[in-house]
Amino acid sequence: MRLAADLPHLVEGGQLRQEMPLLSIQQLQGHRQLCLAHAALGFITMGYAWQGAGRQMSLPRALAVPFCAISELLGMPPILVYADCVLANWKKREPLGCVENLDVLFSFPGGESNKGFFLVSLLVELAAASGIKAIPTIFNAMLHHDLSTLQTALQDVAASLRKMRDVFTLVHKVAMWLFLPSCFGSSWKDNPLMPEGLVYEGVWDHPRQYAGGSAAQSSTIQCFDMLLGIHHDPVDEEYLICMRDYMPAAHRAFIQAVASGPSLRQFVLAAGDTDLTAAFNKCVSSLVALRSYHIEVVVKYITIPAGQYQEEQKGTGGTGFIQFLKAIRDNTQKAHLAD
Ligand code: HEM
Repeated sequence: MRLAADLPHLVEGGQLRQEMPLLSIQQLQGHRQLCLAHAALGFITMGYAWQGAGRQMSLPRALAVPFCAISELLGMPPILVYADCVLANWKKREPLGCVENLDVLFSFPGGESNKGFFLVSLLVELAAASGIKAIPTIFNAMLHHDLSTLQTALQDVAASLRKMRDVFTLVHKVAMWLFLPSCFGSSWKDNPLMPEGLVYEGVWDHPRQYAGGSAAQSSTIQCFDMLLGIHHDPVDEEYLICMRDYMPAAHRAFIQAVASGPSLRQFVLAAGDTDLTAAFNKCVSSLVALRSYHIEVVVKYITIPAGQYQEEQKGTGGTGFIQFLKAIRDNTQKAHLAD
């Protein structure tokens, strides 16, 4: 925890390559401590791998052994993921503080910019919570053919999606960066700088490849896609499904459960109820609005500055991302039901 909390300073001073003891994970108790340890080791690993100009092709035992053991327990890969940077990476500045009083536990050099990205994403996640909580209610209401409860729950989902978009606007208060923090998006998958991947010493004999962090690893929007029966072009869908491997295991299982449950779309179509159809369509249009706003943010803070600096326009996950994001938004739009 001390190393992870001091990361920006250690990386800047080139001091993250000194010896560190091999710590046992035996004393970690419960899910929360495991998540915190995954985040701390994820940050240290990124700092270690990308510190200075030289790339490290292998991760020493002291990091690799506990990181892989914890990752296996959590069902997550041994690389820094969105859940580490956002869901596990916050504290209240004061014990009784409100959400505006949040701070991160860990960050990279260039602190304020990645801190802002992590905290705004956290608030967007929080806004999604009421919509996610409505999902079991929706399935129960379908089971009992309770149209009125179903309509109210769909209104909760739409309200939650609207709130996610509203909270997203906070990004303009914190967006002092030009590109996403490089350490967060760095990967050792399909990366010419580390063509073989990274060796996890003391764990596997051969190098492993893992993708870098991206908000596409958020489970929130995929939950809503599955709920509303929204499908994307095969290559895009393959990428989104691949991102599920980088989510907490319980999130992955929840998305899968929503996807394999009874079809909400078919239910609403079969019910032929005008108000219910309108409530369903409101969810779709709120998700379209959220995705459109997300595109605006990406254009403003990544595409335009990247163009100005004549950088290669690639996503944090290595995709031609504006085209990808627009296709996904347009397929969302197509999910509207006829009135
Ligand atoms: C705050 C600034 C943000 C920026 C600059 C940003 C940037 C990007 C980029 C470049 C992609 C393309 C794919 C990739 O690189 O992996 C992407 C995809 C995605 N982002 Fe963000 N993102 C931001 C915030 C968020 C937040 C807060 C969420 C949701 C909680 C989110 C959810 C997603 C999702 C779900 C995708 C996959 C495409 C989709 O399903 O629409 N992003 N983002």
